[in-house]
Parts: sequence; structure tokens; C-alpha cells
Amino acid sequence: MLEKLFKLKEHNTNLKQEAIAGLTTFLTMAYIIFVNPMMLADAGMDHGAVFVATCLAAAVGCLVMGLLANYPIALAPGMGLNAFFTYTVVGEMGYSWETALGAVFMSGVCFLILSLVKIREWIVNSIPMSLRFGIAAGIGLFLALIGLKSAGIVVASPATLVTMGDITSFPAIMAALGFFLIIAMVQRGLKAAVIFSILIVTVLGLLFGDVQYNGLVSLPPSIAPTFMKMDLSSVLEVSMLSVIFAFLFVDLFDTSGTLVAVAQRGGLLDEKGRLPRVKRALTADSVATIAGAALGTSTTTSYIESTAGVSAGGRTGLTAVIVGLLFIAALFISPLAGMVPAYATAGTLFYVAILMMSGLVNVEWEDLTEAAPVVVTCLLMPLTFSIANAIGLGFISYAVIKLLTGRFKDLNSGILVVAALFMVKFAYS
Ligand SMILES: Nc1ncnc2[nH]cnc12
Repeated sequence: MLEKLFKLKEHNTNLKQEAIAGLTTFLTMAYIIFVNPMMLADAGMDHGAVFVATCLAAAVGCLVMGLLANYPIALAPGMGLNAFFTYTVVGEMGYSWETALGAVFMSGVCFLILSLVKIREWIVNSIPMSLRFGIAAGIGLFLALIGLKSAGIVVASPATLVTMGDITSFPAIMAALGFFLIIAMVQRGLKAAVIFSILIVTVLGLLFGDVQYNGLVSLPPSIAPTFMKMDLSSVLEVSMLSVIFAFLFVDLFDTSGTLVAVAQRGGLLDEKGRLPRVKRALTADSVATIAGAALGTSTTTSYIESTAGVSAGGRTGLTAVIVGLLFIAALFISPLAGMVPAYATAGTLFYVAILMMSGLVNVEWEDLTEAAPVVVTCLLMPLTFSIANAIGLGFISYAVIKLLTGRFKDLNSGILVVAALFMVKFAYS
């Protein structure tokens, strides 16, 4: 049956190889079951319910991806997208988390429709490559700032906006230790580096009396506080359109970049560099976002960490299905998830920042008309504490700079439309 479902022989793989790949990918991305509830709790959501929603949304995404698209690509609520949900939509714009969930749900529905028609490809293809790298790097910087703030390493200052906090405090030292552990373990080839680091720092917190022991395993907590709590009534208001658009927009780039990166690593692209079952992969991605919003989490997306499993030999959807089953098993470790302190995950955020910034090497730095919008996008993301605003400013600067330098051939209708839309948004909000 497995052979029929996943065509293992045709992909030159077997159950054992796929199982090892699935476990590898799971271990590299399992940090999200600790980080996501902590981040969304900042938006006022129930920690236990978000923990369950995170595991279930990831499981749904992985199972649909594996069974429908037969790709070794795992999904879970995305970093960056969760920060956008908490700190921009709820924190800065002042929407309730229920309304923000409604916007995530609608963005999932739009994404599904766009995936079934050709518009999605048109939008994605019209985004300049350099801006894609700038957006990814900016999200990395944004996550790094959140980690540094939660560990008290960077604090507010009335004179200089930000300044260094007390780096000899226990949380700061633990965060730094967690970060160094990840780097050392990853460099030494340990696949579970991130999860090990989170666990080691949590145990140290316990030993130093900073964390209270709540047990390790139990039945999952109730999902009732977030299940089907999304508010779809205010989603049709005009002001919400920009929020839905922002979720859609960020997810669009995130997913496209991730799918191509994972597929390249796994040799899954056809001779023209296309992903053969891209429509099914995108469908799985949007179905997971819709299910995730109904369960109670921010946007669920394809994970770049899937490259770890692909490097370990994962070639088919069986890898993704195994990751999905492991996320269901993870439902039973909620006491452990509740114990993990913020400083234990701060190093993880900084590590993800490194991964996301690495694409900057591909920017044409000698060409100022390409480099300038990249720096605008990625630097303004942490400095304005907003992913969507920085993307908007990046598009506007790209269009203006290309127009002023007469580089019209680098522009297309997609860039001009998006830049104009953001100009209107900034002028009227
Ligand atoms: N937003 C995201 N996109 C791709 N991979 C991720 N891994 C963690 N967050 C991610």
C-alpha cells in the first residue's frame, strides 16, 4: 500500500530511509511547538490551546502535503508569520486575536483560490529576486530582535531608542548559552541541535530554580479557548483588507521561496526548473492555513527545515506523513512545552535569523538599484517592527529608484501595481 501511495521504488527510496528523513525533519522543526504558543500568548491567546493548535495544524499540513502532493515537505505555523500576527496585527494595529485569526483564515481561502488559478504565479514571478532575498533577511532580523528583547539583551532607551540591557542577568546568559550550543551542535552535524539547546537551557533554568517543574507528559490541554474562535464578521471591513493582503503576501513569498529551496535540494524539479505538482503543494499549504486558523494558530506554511530530511534521503510524501504523525505524538508533552522559558528559545530565534539572512549573498551588491531596495526592506523590518510595512517600502523604493535611473526594463506591471497599492495604503492609514 505504501508503494502504491508514495511510489517509493520509482523515487529510489524505502520505508526506513523515509522514516529517518521524517524524524530528522521533525527534530529540526519541533522547536515551533515551544516557540509558537509563547509568541501567540503575547497576543493574549491561551498557551495550552495554541500548543494543541500548533501540533494539529502541523499534522494536518504534513499529512495533506504527503498524501496529496507526495512531497517530503513538512509544514507548521511559520516563524515570522506568527511574529507578524502578534506584534503587528494585534500589538501595533490593535486588532483582537480573534479578528487576526479571521484574517489568517481569509488569507488561506484567497491563497487556495489563487493557487488554483494562474494569478499566484503571475504575482510571484513579478517580484524581483533581490526583494525576495531582502524580505527573507528582514524577517530574520525581525525574529532576532524579538529574541534579543525577550532575553533582555536589547532594551528600550529614551535617548537612543534601543540600547544594551544587563547582559550579565540570568536570562541573558542563558539565551547566549542556548545560541552558542545551537551553533556548535549544528556545525558538528547534530540534526536535533535546536531542540537539544532548548531542552538543555530549560533544564538549567530548573536547576537554578528559575523554572518550575510541571511534569513531562500528560493528556493534551483543551483546545476550546481558541477552537473556531476566529472572527469573520469584521474581516469584510475595508481596513481589514490590508491585513488579509499582508498575511497573503508574506505567505506567498515565504511558501514560494521554501518550496523551490526544498525541491532544489531534493532534486524534485523537472528539467525546466519547475515543481511538477506545484498546484497540489500550494493546495496543501493553503488547506493547512485554513485548518490552522480554525484550530487557533497563525499562518501554517511549508518549512525550510524540510531540507534537513531531504538531505537525509527523504524523497516522497511518506517523509511528510511521518513528520505529521510525530506532531500528533507531540500533543502529549504539553507540560514540558509549558515549562520552556523565553530565554530558552531566544537563541533559536537568532539562529533562524542566520538561516534567513544567508540569501543576501545572492544580491547584486555592485548594482545600487538592486542593493538599495534590499537594504531598505531588510533594515526597516526590525526598525519599524513591521514585516508588511517594510515590504511596502521595499517595493516603493525599488520602483522609484528604477524609474529615476531609467532602468525601465527591470520593472513590470506587478511591481508597479504593488508599489502603487502600498503608496495609497501609507497615504490613507
Ligand atoms: N516562515 C517560515 N518559512 C519557512 N520555513 C520556516 N521555518 C520556520 N518558519 C518558517
